[in-house]
Amino acid sequence: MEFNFSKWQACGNDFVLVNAFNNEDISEIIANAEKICDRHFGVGADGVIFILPSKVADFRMQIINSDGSEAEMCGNGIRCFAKCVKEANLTDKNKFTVETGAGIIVPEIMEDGTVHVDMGEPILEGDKIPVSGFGNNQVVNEDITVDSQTYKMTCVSMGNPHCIVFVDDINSVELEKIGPKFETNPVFPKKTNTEFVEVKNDKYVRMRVWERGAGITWACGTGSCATLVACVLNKRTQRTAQIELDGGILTIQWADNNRIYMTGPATKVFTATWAD
Ligand SMILES: N[C@@H](CCC[C@H](N)C(=O)O)C(=O)O
Repeated sequence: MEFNFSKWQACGNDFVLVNAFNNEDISEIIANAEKICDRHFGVGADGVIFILPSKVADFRMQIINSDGSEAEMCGNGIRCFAKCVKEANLTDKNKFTVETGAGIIVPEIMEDGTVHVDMGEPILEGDKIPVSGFGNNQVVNEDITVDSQTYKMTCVSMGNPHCIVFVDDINSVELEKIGPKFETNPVFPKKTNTEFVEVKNDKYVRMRVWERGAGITWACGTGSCATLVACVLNKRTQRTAQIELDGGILTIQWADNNRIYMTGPATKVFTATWAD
């Protein structure tokens, strides 16, 4: 297998980006995504992202998690995607449309190099997130029992599922131990990403994440958007707040038009060729 790629990171959430805009066959790369993402035997990444052509938008993004599963959307990934398509001269626009499993997402590359993204509307109905047992009701501050301990969860989909748990002390969360148990809890038919959140004040929160299909990552863009929504639903922050992650800070806004806007960095690390 041989392919060119570039390695990108956004708040420490890192990705292998493959340009397949000219319809190159990516099936072998997808089949080997777990090996490519392996931090000892591969490049090392939280996921592999493909730049693809689209019939309904300027581009299409496909994301494969580091365990080989496919996700609907990736917030940090789409900022890397945006800068990568610009750098590859696939567009001369700074703002364009991207087809994803979560609908059409609109990133805009700003003059300071950050990427501002219209992430669409959050999904709050239990059966659409999905979370079992709530019908089409919201899942706000509800009990979940994991490992014989009961937590309060708020659930939000940004195209992909998120379960947000507020904690008093983020440093006391045993992410590695309880993260996988949330991910595979039977109340989440499509599994879940889980965000543990300590609110510092009504404009600033600290979040750590266990990602579905990737485990502990240093940041999660969709998870940051879901976190802000959960904070607002639980009256813990204003509608715009900064989310501090292990690898950086994102600014998230839940605007009056019900859309979520995310702003943050994305940086290329290197380009290379995989050949084995
Ligand atoms: N890191 C991403 C989310 C990637 C997908 C996630 N693991 C899932 O399976 O839903 C982000 O920045 O949003």
